[in-house]
Amino acid sequence: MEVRARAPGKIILSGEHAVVHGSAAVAASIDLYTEVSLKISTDSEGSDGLLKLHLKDLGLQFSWPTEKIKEALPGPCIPLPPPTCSLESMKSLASLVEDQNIPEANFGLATGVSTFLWLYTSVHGFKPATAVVTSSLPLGAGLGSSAAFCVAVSASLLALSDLVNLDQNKKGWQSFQENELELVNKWAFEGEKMIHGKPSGIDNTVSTFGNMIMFKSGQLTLIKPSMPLKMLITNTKVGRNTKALVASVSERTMRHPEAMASVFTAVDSISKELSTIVQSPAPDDLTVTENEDKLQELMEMNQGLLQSMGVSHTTIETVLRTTLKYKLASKLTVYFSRALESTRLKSTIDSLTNGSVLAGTIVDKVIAELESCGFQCLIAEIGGKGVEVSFSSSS
Ligand SMILES: Nc1ncnc2c1ncn2[C@@H]1O[C@H](COP(=O)(O)OP(=O)(O)OP(=O)(O)O)[C@@H](O)[C@H]1O
Ligand SMILES: C[C@@](O)(CCO)CC(=O)[O-]
Ligand SMILES: [Mg+2]
Repeated sequence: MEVRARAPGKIILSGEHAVVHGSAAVAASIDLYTEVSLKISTDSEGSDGLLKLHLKDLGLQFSWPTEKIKEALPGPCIPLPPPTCSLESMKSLASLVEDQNIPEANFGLATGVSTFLWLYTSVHGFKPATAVVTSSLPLGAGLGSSAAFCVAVSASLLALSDLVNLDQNKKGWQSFQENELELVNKWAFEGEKMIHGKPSGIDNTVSTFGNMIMFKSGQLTLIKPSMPLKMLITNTKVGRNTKALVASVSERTMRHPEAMASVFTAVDSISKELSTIVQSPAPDDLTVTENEDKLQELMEMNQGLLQSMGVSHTTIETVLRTTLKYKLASKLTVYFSRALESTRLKSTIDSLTNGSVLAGTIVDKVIAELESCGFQCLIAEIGGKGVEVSFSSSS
């Protein structure tokens, strides 16, 4: 039996970084996915005794004799509740990954590969298997690639375990039950901890459950936007590392605990107000405009607070200047530009619209201009489904 699992990336509309410190944040899934296909070798098939990981888009293949992994790790654990990877196991995994000689340009991948090894062995012990990963999400671009990776890996592992109860004969994509989604989410969170250091859990939660959510101290509240939303995302291609940024905010918080507490409280209020506005009925154009103006102001305030946290970047100014030149675009776009500006750099959401307003020439012009600056633009639907799996009987 072979399973495919796909998990979406995310955008954060408000509250990134502050959410790690207990503030509310608002996030939504986007229709860009990471997909993992997993096949575990059975005894009857005979096997080469290897655990293989193929990162297809990156053209990288890794394999480990399962006996070697067994020697390095302290034995299979009982996979409930999901275990946290100890420092000692992290070191052992790092040396297993180091042996694979990951090219220097892909150095950041080492943590992702270690995370795969940890999640795999924690659920399935030392059985030989092959996992193939593909993704349409740019890595390290603020779109939750690490969470989508952890969620898709966890979902594929659990789908082939007896910890969940899925219909393996069903054709096409299927969802998990609510309690099973919670389990996938807990496993993915353990993975995110290995990649992010101290994650809030918002990225894996939105990737698991999909939709738009408000997230605060580990608790999720579903948000139902009163209008369909579509985003233009600009990737400025400036490299960043979420783990380092999260750590830098924590350091600043230790230096200035009271001032930072006020910043986090302000972000909390912004996220709550934003979630109310996004859900409030907008029966006519005037109300839509008023709501958009308020959202824009909230985004500006959020951006100011992100600067106070020390997480902003000059490339985003170029994106803002460009979108501001287009009146319609700037009105609709600025606040969402700021949303991702907050994640600090690369992914900037430039438009929020009910689907049609920005379609056509203005969007085309903005995209052309942004791309002429060397940025990459993607249009994404937001608030779609979370993780899903699909079975196929392998030959
Ligand atoms: N498809 C993938 N295959 C292997 N590793 C991956 C994959 N996607 C993400 N990762 C791991 O996640 C790391 C990127 O995570 P990081 O949290 O820095 O960025 P992000 O998740 O894209 O952005 P953010 O967390 O700000 O939304 C990569 O360096 C790699 O270790
Ligand atoms: C920056 C951050 O708020 C979101 C990363 O996408 C970190 C986290 O919540 O774990
Ligand atoms: Mg991440």
